[in-house]
Amino acid sequence: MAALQATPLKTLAFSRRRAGGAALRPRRMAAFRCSAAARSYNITLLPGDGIGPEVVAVAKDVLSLAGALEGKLIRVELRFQEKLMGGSALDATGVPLPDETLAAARDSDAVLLGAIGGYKWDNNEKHLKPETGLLQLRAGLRVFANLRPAAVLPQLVDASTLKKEVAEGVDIMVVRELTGGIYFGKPRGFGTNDSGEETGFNTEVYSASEIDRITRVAFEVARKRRGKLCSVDKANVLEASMLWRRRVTALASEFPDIELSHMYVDNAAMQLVRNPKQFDTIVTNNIFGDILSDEASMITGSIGMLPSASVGESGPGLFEPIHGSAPDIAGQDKANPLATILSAAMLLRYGLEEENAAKRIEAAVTETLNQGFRTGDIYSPGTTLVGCKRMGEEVLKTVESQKAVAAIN
Ligand SMILES: NC(=O)c1ccc[n+]([C@@H]2O[C@H](COP(=O)([O-])OP(=O)(O)OC[C@H]3O[C@@H](n4cnc5c(N)ncnc54)[C@H](O)[C@@H]3O)[C@@H](O)[C@H]2O)c1
Ligand SMILES: CC(C)[C@H](C(=O)O)[C@@H](O)C(=O)O
Ligand SMILES: [Mg+2]
Repeated sequence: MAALQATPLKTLAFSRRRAGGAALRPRRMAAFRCSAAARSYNITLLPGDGIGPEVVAVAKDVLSLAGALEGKLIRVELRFQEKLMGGSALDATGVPLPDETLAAARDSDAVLLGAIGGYKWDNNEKHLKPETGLLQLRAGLRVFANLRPAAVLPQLVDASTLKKEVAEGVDIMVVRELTGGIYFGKPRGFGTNDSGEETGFNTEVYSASEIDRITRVAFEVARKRRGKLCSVDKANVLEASMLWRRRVTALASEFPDIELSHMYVDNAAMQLVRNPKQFDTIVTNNIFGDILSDEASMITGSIGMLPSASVGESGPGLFEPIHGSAPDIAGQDKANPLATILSAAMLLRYGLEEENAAKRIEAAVTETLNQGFRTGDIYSPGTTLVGCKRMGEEVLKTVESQKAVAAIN
């Protein structure tokens, strides 16, 4: 059985094609159809820093195999090119997002990113931070809608820090606005106040159209799930949130079948650990989405399990685990690669519309967990502790096996 298919990866059931509207339309039907027997795509890999290269190497192998096994008659051929990004790009070229990397990403059918950042670059000036490169990449690809599914898998319910009865069955989709808000707002910088004291400042700013487009995506996502949308804001204090709430409320009339609610972000943070099952789809701004998705990840057992898909109105999507470069475990073969492997599945589904290959990966992850393999972050007594590479090998084996194929049929 394919437990992952009960997760948002399945229940989301939201593809750009099915969405139909202007939002999330693939760039050039994503595929370069070279023959009846093979659909061929160019994928840009951005391994990045820390555990990024470890998890991307594993996910790349899984992606290739899942594509190659597409069927007797049809094969999905994935061509990979690897580019520098983040701290590794800074060291090699002096900038966190080289022009060549952005151009390659823009020109491909989809982009798979590991993670960026690390102690070495923590004190760099803003424009020389790996994180700045990531924001430039998201803005450069115009991927304004970031889908972050957080579902508790039955196999991992013991890995959750919440009580079993609270965690069991949780299935949330956080729709995070990704290219606006305080991350990008101006003015920002450092200054001096009237007392001559140093200040640092950022601006939370949203335009009505930015709010409308992410809200429409979220309503569509909710429609393909359980029909409930909770908009999270801080409209009791922040003007940007007051506008956010007004626009979301106004758009609700276009989606009468969706049950819309609003919640302040501080309450949402509390409710997520009190009773996470009350949530279906959450839509929120850039910074609240960043924080709430990390919080939601822990309900599922580990941040090492959570994939994400970032998409825009056109152009390639960006697919990345929600975790960072985990410098504390980098280079030790301890990272959980499943978030990146599941991001690869999202890449196939939302980036390339290769649903079968996506399902094959998800089924293989489920099967590998059923077989009891666990990295340290999701380990519980009675299961088999493995490292990043071995976990990848086990997933590969199940991708190949009849079991995984059967599970998707
Ligand atoms: N999208 C990204 O590339 C991204 C996201 C978040 C943080 N970062 C950057 O990563 C660096 C480290 O940030 P942080 O420590 O706050 O967050 P982090 O997500 O890297 O790590 C937080 C904790 O989770 C653990 N963890 C994360 N991913 C894991 C995995 N796959 N398997 C097992 N354990 C995992 C880490 O070991 C650590 O204990 C910073 O430079 C930060 O800016 C990058
Ligand atoms: C590294 C950082 C810029 C990034 C963000 O805040 O978006 C990260 O935390 C994430 O969740 O992808
Ligand atoms: Mg984050």
